[in-house]
Amino acid sequence: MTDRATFPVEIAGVKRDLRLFEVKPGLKIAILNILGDTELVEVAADELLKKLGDGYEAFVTAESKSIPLAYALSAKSKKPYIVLRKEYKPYMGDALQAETLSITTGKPQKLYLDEKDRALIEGKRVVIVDDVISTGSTLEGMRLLMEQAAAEIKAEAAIFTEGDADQWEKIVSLGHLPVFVE
Ligand SMILES: O=P(O)(O)OC[C@H]1O[C@H](OP(=O)(O)OP(=O)(O)O)[C@H](O)[C@@H]1O
Ligand SMILES: Nc1ncnc2[nH]cnc12
Repeated sequence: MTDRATFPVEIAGVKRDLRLFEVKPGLKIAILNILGDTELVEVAADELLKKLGDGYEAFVTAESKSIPLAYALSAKSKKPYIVLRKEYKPYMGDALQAETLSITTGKPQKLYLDEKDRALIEGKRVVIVDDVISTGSTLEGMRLLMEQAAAEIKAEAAIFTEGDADQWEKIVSLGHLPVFVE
């Protein structure tokens, strides 16, 4: 594997060295990829559930890297989770949509709320969850869809926030990642 600079993180004693990748000229971020990392997902879900307390009925996330986290939160809390999809498929029926522009992708992406999930969250209190909240664009897309779906956002959570820490004071998280500017 290519030798890269890393940034160390720790969640409840589980340590990882996140590899730095350039996402724009002169801007590197420490990539958290929880896909396949069961140990980290499990401790992150345990720690987030402790911080979230109670008073909500479902989790909502955007595909794809945060799906294992939403699953673990759901399995441990026995509350359902909903995945906002990035590509529309006919089986999603009368879906709602919003646009996002995440720091890692660098081009607009859509988020779709499947018609079956609209019915599940209408009038319900939900927790929006992501692996990392950076520019907040994905978060904003999820907020817009919750508004359109008439769901009440009880809390917003992420394993890590990133970038401007002051912006993310209200996010329930387990730490903060810096960005690396050259
Ligand atoms: O705050 P933002 O700047 O919007 O960035 C945060 C989003 O970026 C990443 O997703 P990504 O776009 O990499 O999609 P993926 O999980 O499908 O790879 C991450 O999983 C968040 O959803
Ligand atoms: N540091 C990061 N790791 C993974 N996905 C991200 N999306 C935004 N920042 C990210």
